[in-house]
Amino acid sequence: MTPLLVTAAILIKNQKILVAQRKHSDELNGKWEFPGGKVEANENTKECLKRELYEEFGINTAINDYLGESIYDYGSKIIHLQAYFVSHISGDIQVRVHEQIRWVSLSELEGLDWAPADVSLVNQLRTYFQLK
Ligand SMILES: Nc1nc2c([nH]c(=O)n2[C@H]2C[C@H](O)[C@@H](COP(=O)(O)OP(=O)(O)OP(=O)(O)O)O2)c(=O)[nH]1
Repeated sequence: MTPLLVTAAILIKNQKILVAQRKHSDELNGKWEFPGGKVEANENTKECLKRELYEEFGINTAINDYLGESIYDYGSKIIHLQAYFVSHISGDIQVRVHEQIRWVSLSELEGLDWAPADVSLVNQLRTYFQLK
């Protein structure tokens, strides 16, 4: 099975990180994720992330440094997540596709019911900020 390339945004404001809860009725129903989505054929990962953040929240962003990746086999699909730090440039956030969003501190990340592929990214983020 070819892994699906998916982008994930680490958007930090006032020392809080934007996290989003999925509402799709698949196996990830209700799980928390970093916003983003599948890379389409005509775009690179940074273009994908900008597009997804506009579609999901109506915001314009700048895609900055790469955090890291996570490859996870859900059985029905293999997800290859690539995460980038993102800055919010303009536009008020409108929650268009998620159940809800939250702004959480680094220490609150661990308490969320994450999509399994994201657990490694959460650990990488904590390591990046030397919480571990
Ligand atoms: N955007 C995003 N997707 C994630 C994360 N973690 C994770 O397992 N995924 C999975 C969920 C989806 O299967 C896929 C992203 O797909 P998508 O968000 O573009 O589209 P979708 O909801 O229609 O997904 P799907 O039902 O077609 O699988 O990656 C994450 O942190 N962010």
